Amino acid sequence: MVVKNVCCIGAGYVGGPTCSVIAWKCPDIQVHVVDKSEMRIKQWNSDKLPIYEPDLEDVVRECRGRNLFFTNNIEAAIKAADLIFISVNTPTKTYGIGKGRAADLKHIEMCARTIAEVSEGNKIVVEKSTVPVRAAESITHILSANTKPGVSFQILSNPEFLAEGTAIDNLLNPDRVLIGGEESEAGAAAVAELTWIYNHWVPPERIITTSTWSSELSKLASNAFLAQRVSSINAISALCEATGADVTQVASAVGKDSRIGSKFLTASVGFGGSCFQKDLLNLVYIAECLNLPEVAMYWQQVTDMNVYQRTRFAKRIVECLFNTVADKSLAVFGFAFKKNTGDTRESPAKYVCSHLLEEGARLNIYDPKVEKIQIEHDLTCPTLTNEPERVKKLIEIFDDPYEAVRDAHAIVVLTEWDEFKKFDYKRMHEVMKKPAFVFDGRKILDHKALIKLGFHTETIGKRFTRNSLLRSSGEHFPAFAWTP
Ligand SMILES: NC(=O)C1=CN([C@@H]2O[C@H](COP(=O)(O)OP(=O)(O)OC[C@H]3O[C@@H](n4cnc5c(N)ncnc54)[C@H](O)[C@@H]3O)[C@@H](O)[C@H]2O)C=CC1
Ligand SMILES: O=C(O)[C@H]1O[C@H](OP(=O)(O)OP(=O)(O)OC[C@H]2O[C@@H](n3ccc(=O)[nH]c3=O)[C@H](O)[C@@H]2O)[C@H](O)[C@@H](O)[C@@H]1O
Repeated sequence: MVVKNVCCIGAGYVGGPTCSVIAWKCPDIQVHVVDKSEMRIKQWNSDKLPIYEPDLEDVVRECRGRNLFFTNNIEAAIKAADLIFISVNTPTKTYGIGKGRAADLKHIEMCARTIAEVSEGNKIVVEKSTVPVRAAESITHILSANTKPGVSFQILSNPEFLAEGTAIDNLLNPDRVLIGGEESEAGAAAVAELTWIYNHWVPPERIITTSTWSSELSKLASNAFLAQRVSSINAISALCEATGADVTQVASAVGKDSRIGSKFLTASVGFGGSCFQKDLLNLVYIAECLNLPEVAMYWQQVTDMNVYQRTRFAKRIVECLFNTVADKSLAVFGFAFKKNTGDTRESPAKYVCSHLLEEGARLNIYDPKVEKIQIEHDLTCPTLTNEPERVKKLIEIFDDPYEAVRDAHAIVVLTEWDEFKKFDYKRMHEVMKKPAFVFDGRKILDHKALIKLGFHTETIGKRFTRNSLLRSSGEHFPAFAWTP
């Protein structure tokens, strides 16, 4: 079989960009991206795509209607496809056994059932969603129990490693493409088909094949390792603040060791995004189920440290603002979980804002890409507050950062958008209440310049002598007489 028709179930952050790139690089393949959400498909077919991702628009514009189609006609697309990617969401379960930790596979199961029901010929089914180890086995069971006579399926694992904000670049130049398949002749043939698709643009040495279970676990392990690096440097940032060391200098010195490497060592207000926490919790749950409590506890600590970091930052804001933010206006710069995306899933900004709102602060929020309605929805959502009406009165969303800072006591930077570095902070200082504070949760601003302008400046993993006078903790750290 040579793949001519690809269907992707799930037109989200993964399915949309991934299949757009496949369509772009493989003009000989027809690609149908399907979703149960009519709204999402409508947006993919419009000028305003449902997700913001640099360069995505150009790729979609070039391929849409040529060999790239977005449709709600799920059954027809499955029927016509030789190869089907499952790219649906696999969130943390919010009910039943494993609530709050296990991955919810109900969407995956629904896809498997639909595929079995409508397929009239042999197909390759590819798990692109991030799933627990041995999920492919469950998919195989569902498919084989519901398959029409004469139809057969091969299941592959092909996890996605793209990061939001750099998705197109990651897809075009991946560090690796991982394909896991059944160790049999039919399995190898299916792996070869998927490899052929990637061969259109990915060098062969970057395409790795493994067993299905290794592939599934490698995805969870990769995200766990990445998150662990962020939590490790964030743990060090707390030590830096208490001792007077500078986390940027420490990270740079540590990262120079080629065995450690310099990437993913930027201390921050905490990691966010839809996947790190979800995948860590999933790993913890799997380890617990396999009676490996020490392994579970080890990875649990990575997410606990993340919660500690964002809470610590929020508490520090209150502490510096003379222990009260009630009725004070604070300008919040950034709400997305990282720059170059409009995604707010698990954004640390949500949690820091929620803490400040709990303390009675008024928040003037500015983010260049997140929609107003999304910010309001996130901050009033029942998992964050049981007082949505009170919260609504305390938040205001701004299109203009200079208006957001008017009469504010502080600027709180929660996303590392490049444009924040270029703002005219002198102009901002003039219209703010005094003393004016900056809390840089992303370490992106020119702190020396801010201090010169008169801002009391606080950041992650570093303290400035002048401002530290305002703070009680760690003030007289006895370097040579430390007792635990
Ligand atoms: N967001 C990211 O950057 C990355 C996500 N992943 C993984 O990829 C998977 C998808 O993630 P996202 O794209 O972010 O999710 P998403 O929530 O943006 O998109 C999932 C889409 O699947 C659709 N869907 C769910 N069930 C369906 C069904 N039965 N039939 C048709 N459509 C259905 C939903 O309507 C939604 O539009 C997850 O497992 C995630 O862990 C992996 C790498 C990167
Ligand atoms: O499975 C997934 O969903 C994806 O998760 C992450 O991608 P993503 O969450 O989009 O973004 P990252 O760049 O990894 O950043 C995650 C969070 O960590 C934070 N971070 C990252 C790096 C760093 O040094 N410090 C730091 O605080 C970011 O600000 C962000 O909040 C991984 O990088 C991808 O490889 C993976 O495919």
